[in-house]
Amino acid sequence: MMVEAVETFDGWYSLHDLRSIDWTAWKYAKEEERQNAIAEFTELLSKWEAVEENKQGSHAFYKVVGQKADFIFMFLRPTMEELNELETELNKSKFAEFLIPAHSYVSVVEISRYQPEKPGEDLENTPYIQGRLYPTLPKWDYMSFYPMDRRREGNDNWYTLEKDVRGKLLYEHSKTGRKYAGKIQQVITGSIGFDDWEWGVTLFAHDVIQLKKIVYEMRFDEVSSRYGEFGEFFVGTIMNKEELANYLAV
Ligand code: VOV
Repeated sequence: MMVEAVETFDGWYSLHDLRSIDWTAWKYAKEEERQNAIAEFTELLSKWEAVEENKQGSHAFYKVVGQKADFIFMFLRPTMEELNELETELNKSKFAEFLIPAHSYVSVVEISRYQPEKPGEDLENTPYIQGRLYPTLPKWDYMSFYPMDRRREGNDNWYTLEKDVRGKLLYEHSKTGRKYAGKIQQVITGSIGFDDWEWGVTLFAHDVIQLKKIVYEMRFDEVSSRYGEFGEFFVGTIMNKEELANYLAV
């Protein structure tokens, strides 16, 4: 049996970078050293903001709740090289001397194309698809990130399903998703060949409870109940540049 893959539109490359703060080292550092670290890091944030304003990428910066990490950054850039440069620049900064790597995830913004293109249509270049492939990440109050796979076990094997069946299941999924319009913004990134799971799911919300509601409701969609496998979840609250010094005050 030959099963057809699906064509994907691929946008900006993505790095989720999670760090914990070495509070002991931070407390023992001299006040001047701490101030220098904050000033230099604030400059980095401003640099990333300029990239975002010029539509050359985007980023999200949240405080992680719980012990898995203290910060989560999500960076979007046109190339893998730029992601690598960006993380190296961060690693070389004074502030990074007080940061402990907690987790990272490499992927690329992805839209799968299950609907056949109408004759003469150039879907990839429509403003809607371009906006989703090269998004400015929302600065909403809450963010959740987790990786996932599609199951391949016995009778529950996503990769032996015909393309039209998969398309139908994802269409059902999108109907659940659309109920959350204005409440949840999702960015799906593909990581097959890049990282340990097949997709990264990044969700933004104004109201944190909506993160739980959408993930719970989707658990009952066949595409998740039968074909979804989930990794570790990270949830956070937005970090503003203005609040950084206060957050780091010891
Ligand atoms: C916020 C709501 C929302 C909406 C509207 C939405 C819609 C859609 C559409 C229309 C499509 C298909 C085309 C495309 O864009 O690729 C998808 C695709 C996908 N989704 Fe989705 N999704 C949402 C939200 C949403 C969530 C919360 C999750 C996590 C699932 C869960 O159980 O925790 C998810 C996962 C995915 C994945 C992994 C894919 C790629 C699957 C593949 O095999 O290719 N997604 N999704």
